Amino acid sequence: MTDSLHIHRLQKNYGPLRALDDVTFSVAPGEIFGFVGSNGAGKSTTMRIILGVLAADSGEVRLGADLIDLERRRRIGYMPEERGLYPKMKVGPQLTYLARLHGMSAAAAETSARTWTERLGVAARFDDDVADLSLGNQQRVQLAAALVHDPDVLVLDEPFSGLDPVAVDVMSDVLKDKAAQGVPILFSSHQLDLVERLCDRVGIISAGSITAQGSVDELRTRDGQILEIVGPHPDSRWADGLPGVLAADYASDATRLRVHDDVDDQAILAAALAHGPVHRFAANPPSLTDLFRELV
Ligand SMILES: Nc1ncnc2c1ncn2[C@@H]1O[C@H](COP(=O)(O)OP(=O)(O)OP(=O)(O)O)[C@@H](O)[C@H]1O
Repeated sequence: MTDSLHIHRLQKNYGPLRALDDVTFSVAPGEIFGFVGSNGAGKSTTMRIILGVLAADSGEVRLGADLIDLERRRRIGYMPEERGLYPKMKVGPQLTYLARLHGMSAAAAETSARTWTERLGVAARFDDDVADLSLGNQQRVQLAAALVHDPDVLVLDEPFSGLDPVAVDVMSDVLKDKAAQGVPILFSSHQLDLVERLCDRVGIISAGSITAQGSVDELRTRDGQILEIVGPHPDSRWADGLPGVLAADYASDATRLRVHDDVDDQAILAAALAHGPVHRFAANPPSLTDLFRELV
């Protein structure tokens, strides 16, 4: 069991550009936190500050009650955006070396390198140079490098990018296992379906500010629900002005209404029926992708 990772009021400017503006969130032990945002929103900058690769202008990173220091940072498994393997070094010896840098004994480091190459499906490449592997397999080795020293915290910058579906499944299982062991996990991704499936909580960052955070369900239901109705002709704009309707999108395949959580759905159904037969009437919370589009 490790401590919570706390990111508190981070501020970072690159010259005139405000890259991070008051970024605050926490990742509890055993929690998988998905960090999502457009290109250039500030995800990598935040992660680099957590790892100490970059200094914040102000704000703090804590593990439990303690400010994070070099010793605690050695216990983090980090996958940087700019992948950092030695291309001319063999896979197995490189992972063993990295584990040793984090303080493992020679025997434990080698055992761990073998375990993780096996788990991530690159054991057959143990004695090949990294440069001779396909990009996807290099990515798997990069993930092994983040995991090989049995870290207490995981900070992974787009760990799923470039992985084939089998590797995505393996990696998802690895993250769930690490979370079950009490490791707090922060990862960034543009694959929102994956984030929605895997994460306990999500933080959405836009232009350096966190615009929403919470469980996927909290985020999806925070601005009411979506009702999807198939039947009445869209041109009739039959739902305009009905009580509880916040917005209406009359598409050719269906009408989608954003409604208050406590809306009288039977009154909406009655209004639809007054304009003709209704073939489908369903309540769908917006997907994370819908939400992301709205917030970013
Ligand atoms: N070393 C730097 N010098 C100047 N500007 C930088 C530097 N690094 C990042 N930036 C800028 O800071 C902002 C945040 O970048 P960052 O890499 O943190 O975003 P990101 O959310 O990780 O994006 P992506 O999804 O594209 O990886 C961007 O506008 C970027 O151009």
